Amino acid sequence: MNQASIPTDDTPAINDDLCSTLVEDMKQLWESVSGALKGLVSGDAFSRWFLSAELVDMNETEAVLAVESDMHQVWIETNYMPEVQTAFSQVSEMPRKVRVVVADEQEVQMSQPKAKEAKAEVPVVDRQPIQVPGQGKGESTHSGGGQAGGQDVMQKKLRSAGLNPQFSFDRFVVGQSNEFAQAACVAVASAKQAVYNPLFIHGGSGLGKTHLMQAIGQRLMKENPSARVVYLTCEKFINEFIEMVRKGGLDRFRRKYRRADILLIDDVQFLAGKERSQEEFFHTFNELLDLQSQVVLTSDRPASEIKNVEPRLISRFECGLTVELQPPGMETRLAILQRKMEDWDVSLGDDILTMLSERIQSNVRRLEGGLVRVATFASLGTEQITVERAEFLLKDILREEGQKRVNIDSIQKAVSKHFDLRLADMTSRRRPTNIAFPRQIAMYLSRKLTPSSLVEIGDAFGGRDHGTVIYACKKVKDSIESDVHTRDSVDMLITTLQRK
Ligand SMILES: Nc1ncnc2c1ncn2[C@@H]1O[C@H](COP(=O)(O)OP(=O)(O)OP(=O)(O)O)[C@@H](O)[C@H]1O
Repeated sequence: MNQASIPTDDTPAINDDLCSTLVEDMKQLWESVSGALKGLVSGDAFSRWFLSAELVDMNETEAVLAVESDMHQVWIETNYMPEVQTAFSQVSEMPRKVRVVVADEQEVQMSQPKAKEAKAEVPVVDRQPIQVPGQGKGESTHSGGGQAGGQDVMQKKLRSAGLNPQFSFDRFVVGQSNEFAQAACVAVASAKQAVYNPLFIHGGSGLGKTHLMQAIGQRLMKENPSARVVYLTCEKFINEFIEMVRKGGLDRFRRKYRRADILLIDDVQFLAGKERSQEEFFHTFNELLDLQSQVVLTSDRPASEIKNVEPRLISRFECGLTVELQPPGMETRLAILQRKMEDWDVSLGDDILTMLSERIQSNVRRLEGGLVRVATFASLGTEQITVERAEFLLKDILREEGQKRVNIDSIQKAVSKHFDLRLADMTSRRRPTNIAFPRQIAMYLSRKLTPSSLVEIGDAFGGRDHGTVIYACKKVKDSIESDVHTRDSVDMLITTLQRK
């Protein structure tokens, strides 16, 4: 390809034409997608959640939908992604992953190539009462330039660097599952020069990898406004690299990434199988390390388990410090919920918080989604929110979580082991108290920790009717309140089951 003939940022007229064509294409595509979506969701849901949405960015692999508020973003992500995805695939032959972002954040990120002009046009954001952090991951390059004024200005700068202002260290709840990772991130953010290079953060989905990584960038930008902080997802890095190879502009690409003071790259497992991007990444990485610039990487698995990535790159990933994020324990989950309620200015009863943290264990993003859903329902004020109502609202989330972890089988095994009974006693008709009460505890736990219905639980306990299950649950609940031994046993069983 003849690079000299490729339009660059220095050819504004051509770029403007391309831009307006793209905007028009996106408008038309969104109209068609909206039409398809109307057939997939109720009219009420469409006008409440999608009427003001716009398609604001698009490439071969991804379409970006901008919505009016954090609440719209979380609600659509939690409830309507399959329908949105289906609507897109019904009207477009090219399968694209759909990403939902909040309009004001996207406005800034979209304008990256012309960041200076765009920044001037973006209004300072007025936050809504429920401020749920945006979850979009985008690209960013920021060189502070020392103009930080008030908090709004800093927020705007963070957003323009693709950093979510909510992803700060002080909003990150620390517990046993994440204290080492958090301490390493704080150390990297506070160091005068690169330490633990690279810092490699891994862990399952929704456990706070992006949050911690962005917190490093955020602290650095606040403490050193002239630091060049570059945050982006690995997917973006790859897409941009491919585009630059195709269109020309590799020099610009390299200047952008190889001159960073700190390069934060999210989800490096996406490099798997992308040989040319790995090569580029390898050289970017080496140059940054030579210049003693800090590199921070996240991945959903340990470096050694990333398949189809060159061994030399894997060994680079492992040559600094590796930290792991584990799913948070019960106490940390409760603390996270309490923290989020404060941040979003919402309030729910302790019984609901306990239910959420007992039953959503594997993923903090999902825990947040559950909280938002219940809090939104509560804020409508049409009905008193009870634990039963909340469980109903969260049925899909709870089912997924339940399937993942605790099931009736594992409860029966744990209870019989705890009380030194035979597993067969869980389903037998024998009634001595030393057998009947543990069996009732197992039914209570099945109700509490699994999404199974009363009938399903009754069936699993030797074909008992649902009235027997209700009676068992009530009896155990009363006993927990009045008898410390029962309370201890139940607590211990919950902890054991959730640890599995
Ligand atoms: N310890 C924590 N304290 C407060 N919020 C947390 C904590 N851990 C995770 N979160 C929140 O959970 C959500 C998901 O976190 P994040 O996006 O960082 O996850 P992730 O590990 O990068 O997930 P993925 O691999 O799916 O991208 C965010 O809103 C984040 O603020």
